[in-house]
Amino acid sequence: MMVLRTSIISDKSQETELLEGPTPRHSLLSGRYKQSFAYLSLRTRMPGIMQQMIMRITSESPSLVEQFGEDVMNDVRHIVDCVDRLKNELNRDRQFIFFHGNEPDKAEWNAFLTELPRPKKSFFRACWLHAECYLYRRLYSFFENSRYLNGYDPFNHLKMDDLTISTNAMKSLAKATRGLAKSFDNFSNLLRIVLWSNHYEITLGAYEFSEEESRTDINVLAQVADLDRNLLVDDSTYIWNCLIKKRECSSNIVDFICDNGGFEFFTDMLFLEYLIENDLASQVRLHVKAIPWYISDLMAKDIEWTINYLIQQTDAILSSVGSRWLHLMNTEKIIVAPQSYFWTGPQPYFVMVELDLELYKLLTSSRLVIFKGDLNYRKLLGDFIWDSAEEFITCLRGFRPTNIAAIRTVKCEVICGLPEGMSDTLLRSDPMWMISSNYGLIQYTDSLKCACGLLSGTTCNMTNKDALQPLACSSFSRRTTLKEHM
Ligand SMILES: O=P(O)(O)OC[C@H]1O[C@](O)(CO)[C@@H](O)[C@@H]1O
Repeated sequence: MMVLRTSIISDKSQETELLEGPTPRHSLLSGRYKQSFAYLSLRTRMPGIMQQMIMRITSESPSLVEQFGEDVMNDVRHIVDCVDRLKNELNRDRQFIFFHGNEPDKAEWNAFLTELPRPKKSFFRACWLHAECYLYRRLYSFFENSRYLNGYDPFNHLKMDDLTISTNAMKSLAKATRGLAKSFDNFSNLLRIVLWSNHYEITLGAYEFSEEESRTDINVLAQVADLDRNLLVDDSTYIWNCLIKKRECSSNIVDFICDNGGFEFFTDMLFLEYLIENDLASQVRLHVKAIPWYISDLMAKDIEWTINYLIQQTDAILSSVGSRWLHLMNTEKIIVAPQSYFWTGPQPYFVMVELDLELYKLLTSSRLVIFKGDLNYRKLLGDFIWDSAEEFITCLRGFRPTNIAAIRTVKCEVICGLPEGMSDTLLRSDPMWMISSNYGLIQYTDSLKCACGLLSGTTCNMTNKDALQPLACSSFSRRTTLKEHM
């Protein structure tokens, strides 16, 4: 594809060349392509988010003063100033700067920034994943380094609102899913609810309500059934088979790499509870973010808040759901995994083994790791534009701690595993299909290490009556040469 050169963004000293046209195939997403979603997001969406943050903290000042005293206003003023300056840095496409404060992951971030080549070290020229993660990391560092507000989550109210306005949706979902029997159909229905809840993620504007509907009276089940038409890859059968097989020699733990709090987490928990109740997992480990992240991402405190909120509901079903989840947490059937800053780093997952061996080893000890949401998917695929028909396993670039599932609605141009030609057909019928979050993927790949103890490359003849079809414990050894590295 021919890419036209165009002139500069505002700041002369940076000499940032932006390119007309969309992101070319086989390259990293980046704001340097002016017709990309990355560009649009960095140009308009991120500044908007930062402005909202300024407005929020300003409007909360009176209650902060009540809580901490007048002195907190020094923090507020300083943070507002820092966010404003960061907006300017973004607008002028400045180079990333090092972290110098109390950030616990300062060394890792600074090491990463040191290694970034200069031409890929500014907001619009960097890989989008790097630029976006860096922005969110900088934003929280302002709070972390303040005197009074170092535990303040600037997105807290959004996560709470997302749950509180979803009462009707939660009630109808809870009613429809309590005590479901162990069957593939039930499993698959719940999995699709988990998938499409990633579409409803309201705080990021992922789902636009039509004039006739509102969040409070949405018929979630009908909508989910409707959205199923847009499920582009459905590997649910493989995931079911992975969980259903009883193997003496391997663990039945499921690691769940969480995405958003609010309503989305509610649906995730319904599914995870189902796994435990039906002996499809002996334990679930929830991996959450250590710091406020991408607005609505789940943190450990949000889990506690969600469960307490549900318990306190007057509605009997919601309250019993909350109590049940509390019990599952107290009995360690569902636990919060040890905190890792790797999840709020800028790196793709194929470097996890080098950068966070402990975390990688933890994942190898489970039966299945489920990655939820668009950002996790981008990190799995390295924020790289693969051929849309490329195999999922290839795109993981060797990241295979155990069996892996990815469940995500499509919010950016990173994708793989589609049937040949599907992407072009979709583009013709719906030019915005890759950023609409109207389309979904449930993808799965076996680990190299065959969990039933056979050597990889051999065929495992499953005899379990519950398995839907025999699984080949094959070793996928295909390698791709990358034109561009992170
Ligand atoms: O909550 P999710 O599904 O990870 O979505 C957030 C992602 O979607 C995006 O909006 C991409 O379109 C990014 O900002 C981010 O990667």
